[in-house]
Amino acid sequence: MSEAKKLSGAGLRGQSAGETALSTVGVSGSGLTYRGYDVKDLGENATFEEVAYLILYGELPTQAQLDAYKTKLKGLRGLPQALKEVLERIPADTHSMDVMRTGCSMLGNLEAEHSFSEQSEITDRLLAAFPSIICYWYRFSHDGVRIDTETDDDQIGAHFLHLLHGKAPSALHAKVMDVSLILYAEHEFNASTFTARVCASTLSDMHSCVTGAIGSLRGPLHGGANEAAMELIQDMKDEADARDILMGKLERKDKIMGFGHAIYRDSDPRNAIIKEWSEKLAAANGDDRLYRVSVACEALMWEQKKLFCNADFFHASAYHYMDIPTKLFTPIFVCSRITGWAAHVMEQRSNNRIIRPSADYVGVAPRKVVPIANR
Ligand SMILES: CC(=O)SCCNC(=O)CCNC(=O)[C@H](O)C(C)(C)COP(=O)(O)OP(=O)(O)OC[C@H]1O[C@@H](n2cnc3c(N)ncnc32)[C@H](O)[C@@H]1OP(=O)(O)O
Ligand SMILES: O=C([O-])CC(=O)C(=O)O
Repeated sequence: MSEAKKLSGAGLRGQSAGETALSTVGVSGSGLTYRGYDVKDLGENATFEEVAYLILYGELPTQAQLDAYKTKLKGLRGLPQALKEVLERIPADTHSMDVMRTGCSMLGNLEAEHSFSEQSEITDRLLAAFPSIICYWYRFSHDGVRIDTETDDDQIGAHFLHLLHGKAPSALHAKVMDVSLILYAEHEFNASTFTARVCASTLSDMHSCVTGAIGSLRGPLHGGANEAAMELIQDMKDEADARDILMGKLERKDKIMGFGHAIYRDSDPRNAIIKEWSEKLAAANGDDRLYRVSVACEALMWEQKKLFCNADFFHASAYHYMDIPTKLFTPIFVCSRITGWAAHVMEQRSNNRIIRPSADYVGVAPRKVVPIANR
């Protein structure tokens, strides 16, 4: 891979804000490693549950450890009645990341972390419960159905699709969801993870750290970009239309969601992987329009701006091909990234100093308060 992008300027770009043993971004292998393993290798040779175990517990599991972990997570899919009642009160037109934020926070009220010795239990619970939270709300608010969140699906990705569609997914859809969850699991000091670490550095609880991280992921410059990318491509008729729409946006200097990255310079290694799966889904669907217009966007953005697709862009078409409503795209990111966030919270706690940078003051010079009658 090419040398790292020149990192400097605003946004703390290029400044080290701490140490991590969890992942590298833009440094080695295809460009992204989790605990030393290349994400490409993991995407081809592991499942999301193995990757979650790796990120949270430090090593890939043995078969016996994996079986036990999956059984444990399966047993944590049910939601307390009080949480279901809260979810039932959230309107259908609410932003789905607000539902995730409330769901996480409410679970923190019902199943609080009383001591850091509970951090792994709390994390496994969140990992198992997030698909249930978002699908319970979605199915109740949109279809008027109170779903049973305890499916027998072996894997989290298949479980999510099962809850959403009311039936077990095809093998292809289960596989793509699994790979997608692997790709989104961990990414060093990105904005949402840094949010979680700042919160953790005050010795706050896990639910507060994760709730804050969900808020940061919600924005379109971060996780919200997969939904924004879908909105961009959904009405593009063909490749020529895609080019016209994008050229217009570039002329107006609009940001094109799903392109560019704060760290990677000429490619995001997750893109090639999800792009390949999107192509397979398009073929299986018998309608490749979204895939083709996405490829046209990718070519034009490189040609015009030397900007490349990040992890989010081809996720839009891939998720759409699996009949996932656009408003659930970013919550899926949460269902995966809980692993990275929680591991970073644990890492911060294990070697903590409160994160408190300084600011360069650019305001007015020192002055005296004028009595209110004279202002
Ligand atoms: C999973 C993830 O969170 S991946 C990121 C998801 N976010 C998006 O897809 C949103 C669109 N992309 C962006 O807004 C940006 O590329 C970010 C936020 C990801 C990174 O921001 P930065 O590190 O500031 O970008 P970078 O330094 O590479 O920008 C260089 C130039 O390219 C422009 N640029 C970067 N990305 C884009 C884009 N997607 N569309 C148009 N122009 C862009 C910038 O405006 C900047 O131009 P300028 O020098 O005239 O101001
Ligand atoms: O690293 C970043 O800035 C954003 C990103 O790709 C991620 O969090 O997956």
